[in-house]
Formats: sequence, C-alpha cells, structure tokens
Amino acid sequence: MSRTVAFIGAGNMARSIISGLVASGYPAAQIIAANPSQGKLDALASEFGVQTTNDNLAACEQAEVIVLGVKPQLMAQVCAPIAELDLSGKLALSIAAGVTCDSLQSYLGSDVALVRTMPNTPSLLGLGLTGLYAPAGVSQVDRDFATELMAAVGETLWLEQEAQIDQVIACAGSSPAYFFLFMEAMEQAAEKMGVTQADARLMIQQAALGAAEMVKHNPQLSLAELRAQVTSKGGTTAKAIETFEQQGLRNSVADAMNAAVERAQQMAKEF
Ligand SMILES: NC(=O)c1ccc[n+]([C@@H]2O[C@H](COP(=O)([O-])OP(=O)(O)OC[C@H]3O[C@@H](n4cnc5c(N)ncnc54)[C@H](OP(=O)(O)O)[C@@H]3O)[C@@H](O)[C@H]2O)c1
Ligand code: PRO
Repeated sequence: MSRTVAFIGAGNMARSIISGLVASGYPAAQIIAANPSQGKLDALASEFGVQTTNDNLAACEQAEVIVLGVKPQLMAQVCAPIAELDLSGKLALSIAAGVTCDSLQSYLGSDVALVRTMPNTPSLLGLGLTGLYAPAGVSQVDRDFATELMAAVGETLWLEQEAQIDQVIACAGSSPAYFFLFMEAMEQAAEKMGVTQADARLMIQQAALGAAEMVKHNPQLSLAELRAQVTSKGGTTAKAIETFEQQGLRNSVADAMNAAVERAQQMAKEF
C-alpha cells in the first residue's frame, strides 16, 4: 500500500516529482504539499488533486514519509520545529543539494530514517534520474520505498558513498541546465542567421530529443561513435566540431562540472 508522503517545500523540484508521481498512478490523496505561498498550493491542488497546507507540522504528522524540498539554506530552520514531533518510524527523504546526512540527522534527531537523494527536473515528465544514498542502519523496507517513489519519476541510481551525490549533481541534477544553455546558444545563433525563433526552437528541440533517444537506444555504440555517424569526412559537421574542439569545449564542460561539485562541497560546510 502507498505511504502518505508530505512534501515540505513545494517548489520547482517538488512539483516535478509530484507531477511525475501522480502521472505514474501514485494516489494523489496520499500526497500532501506544504508550502508558504498559497498560489503554488492552489496550482498543485487543481492540477494534480493533491492535499495542500501551509502547516508543515500538520503535514509531517499526517505523513509516513517526509520529503524535504526546501532550499539548502532554509533546511536547518525548517527542520527545527519538525524535530519536535514524534518522528519514530517515519522516513525523511531530502532532495537538497549540499546538505549532508550528518547535518540532516543533527537537525531532525536520530528517530527518523534518512535517505538523501538528488533528483532532476525531467522527473516532471517521468524522465528523471535520481541518485540515492542512505546511511548504514536505514532498513531495506525504507530503501525500497525510496526507490519505488523516485522510480515513479525516472531512473534511480543507488550510491555507495555519500560523496557520490555531488557527482550526481554535476552529471544529472544540474545538467538539464547545461543542455538548456547549449540549446539557448544554438537558438540565438540560428536567429542571427535569420531563422525565426519558432523554427529554431523546433529544429533544436527535435535534434536534442533525437540525439538523446539515439544514445538511449544504442548502448552498444560509444558517444564518439554516434558522433562519427553524423560527421562526414571533410563535411559541415566536421568543421563545426573542429571549431568546438579548438575553442576548448571539453575543458569548459569539465571546469563547469568540477565547479558544481566544489560548490556542493562548500555548501555541505555551510549548511
Ligand atoms: N531545481 C532543481 O533542478 C533541483 C534538482 C535537484 C535538487 N534540487 C533541490 O531541491 C530543493 C528545492 O529546490 P527548487 O529548485 O525546487 O527551489 P524552489 O522552487 O525555490 O522551491 C523551494 C520551495 O520551498 C518553499 N519554502 C520556503 N520556505 C519554506 C518553509 N518554511 N516551509 C515550507 N516550504 C518553504 C518555497 O516556497 P515559497 O516560494 O512560497 O517561498 C518554495 O516553493 C533544493 O534544496 C535544491 O537543492 C533542486
Ligand atoms: N538545482 C540545484 C542547484 O542548482 C541542485 C541541482 C539542480 O543547486
């Protein structure tokens, strides 16, 4: 039977997960969204039929699973009153970047079981990827429930070490934004060539979608092999790729991903 899940903080990421969960058949009546702004709650109630409240504590009392979906810098403050409740037997699942299990346990106390996750916004469409980590001592039942919950919105990847959560941030949590940036840059370049914004968006969207599907459906081919299939010798793609390589695209990508990891490590010290 589905457990009642309270989302404390119903912003962009929580909304993506709620949407994916409801689309996958998770009972909306067993999802509670708690958030200060009424507008977000009203939208969630009307779009997905979930329960909503401004009262974090009421939501946590009612729920067996508490999804902590607030910004990292608010986590300590939001958890403090929750820690006063009887949390024994409950599972807390954090989606926050840069807030470690040790910090979460210190905010919530030791009665609650903790799973730290790193999802991404494509969860909205059931196309997410969530990295999961739980400290030793968290039961298999709770681990399985966390897997079930996040598998409803995409792929899941269990991690052996908590530090690997930061790698998931760099590769999957933050990376939809890298692809949006790349597509945004392509759209701007196309518009400068005289292509309409609508046509540019359509072409770029289909190329990105098709490329991702080709990667997914051809696990036997490396990414370099897939790229080679597009790249005729002496042709147009070769010239474009040569330009990217000369301008140091690979180094830029590596620097950006390392910066995301470093920021996550820094946040773990701050929060
Ligand atoms: N966005 C992503 O792609 C992504 C991916 C992976 C993980 N995450 C993690 O997900 C968390 C949320 O990020 P987000 O992008 O979804 O941010 P967000 O859209 O700002 O959502 C945070 C929500 O928390 C609410 N909130 C603020 N104070 C609260 C309180 N005292 N009690 C309950 N709710 C409160 C905010 O409500 P108001 O707006 O009404 O103040 C807001 O709706 C972060 O910890 C982030 O690291 C995000
Ligand atoms: N969004 C959050 C951030 O930018 C965590 C990964 C994606 O910090």
